[in-house]
Amino acid sequence: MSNCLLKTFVGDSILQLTINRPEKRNAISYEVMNELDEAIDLAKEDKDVKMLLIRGSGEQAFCSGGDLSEFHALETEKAAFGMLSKMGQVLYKLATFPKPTIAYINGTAIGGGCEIATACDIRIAKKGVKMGFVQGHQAITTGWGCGTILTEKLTPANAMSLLWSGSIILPEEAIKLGFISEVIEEDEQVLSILEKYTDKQSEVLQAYKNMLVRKWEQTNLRERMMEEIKVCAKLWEKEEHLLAVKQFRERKK
Ligand SMILES: CC[C@@H](C(=O)O)C(=O)SCCNC(=O)CCNC(=O)[C@H](O)C(C)(C)COP(=O)(O)OP(=O)(O)OC[C@H]1O[C@@H](n2cnc3c(N)ncnc32)[C@H](O)[C@@H]1OP(=O)(O)O
Repeated sequence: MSNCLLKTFVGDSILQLTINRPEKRNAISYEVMNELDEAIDLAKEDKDVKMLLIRGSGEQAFCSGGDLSEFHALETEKAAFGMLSKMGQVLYKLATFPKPTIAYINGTAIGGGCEIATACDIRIAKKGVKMGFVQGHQAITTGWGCGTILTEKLTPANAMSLLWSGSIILPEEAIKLGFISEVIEEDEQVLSILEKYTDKQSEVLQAYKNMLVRKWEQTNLRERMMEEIKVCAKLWEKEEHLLAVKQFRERKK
């Protein structure tokens, strides 16, 4: 059995999903996508799960985005769209998950790693971690549809600044931009922060989440994410992007 996504209960009612590929800085492979998809479905139905918490394994990374050692093989728009839309569906499911979702950014969050965090309701960062929507540096756009979600959650100017610049930022700046809610020094602090939510009844937590989800259904969030994904797929097959991926893969040779 694969252990690329660890599922553990922390506290009484929080299901923690840990992306467990530290040797690849917790990059997202097809296997992780499938496991995430399945875990989200199960957690939705599980009455014991009040809240989802997503983090990366180890100290170094939350998630380094798509697994370039796997996805470099996708060289056409059609092939790229297949992968991007698959993860886009998973992240739509995460964004509209009926219970609270928290990203604990315990290490570097790059590219698609920031997209996963964006799909969560609340982002908590460990002191000193680096975060960046670096896709523009690789001649693509956010390919899993979460640029759209970012514009729902941050002010348009702050969302555009992050997406256009591709800047790597630290938690202090991320708080100012509204991307991060809290910064902690020790992993253990996450639980005490989350207690102020988990001490409420599930019905209360879910009713508030439903307000957001209803708005996103009425404003066709899924379709808007798919439009975003199509744009990335078009850029994916271009020489500039294929070259950027090649450069990353060959940088240590
Ligand atoms: C594809 C979807 C798209 C989207 O739609 O959003 C994206 O996600 S685009 C962004 C893709 N991700 C990246 O470009 C990040 C690439 N990685 C890095 O920039 C750096 O690795 C890091 C995340 C900043 C960490 O740097 P550092 O701590 O110095 O570690 P190393 O660079 O030495 O990496 C260790 C090890 O991990 C492998 N690795 C890291 N990221 C990925 C990745 N995304 N895919 C595959 N493998 C990855 C890296 O190759 C190293 O392995 P070895 O060379 O075997 O040691």
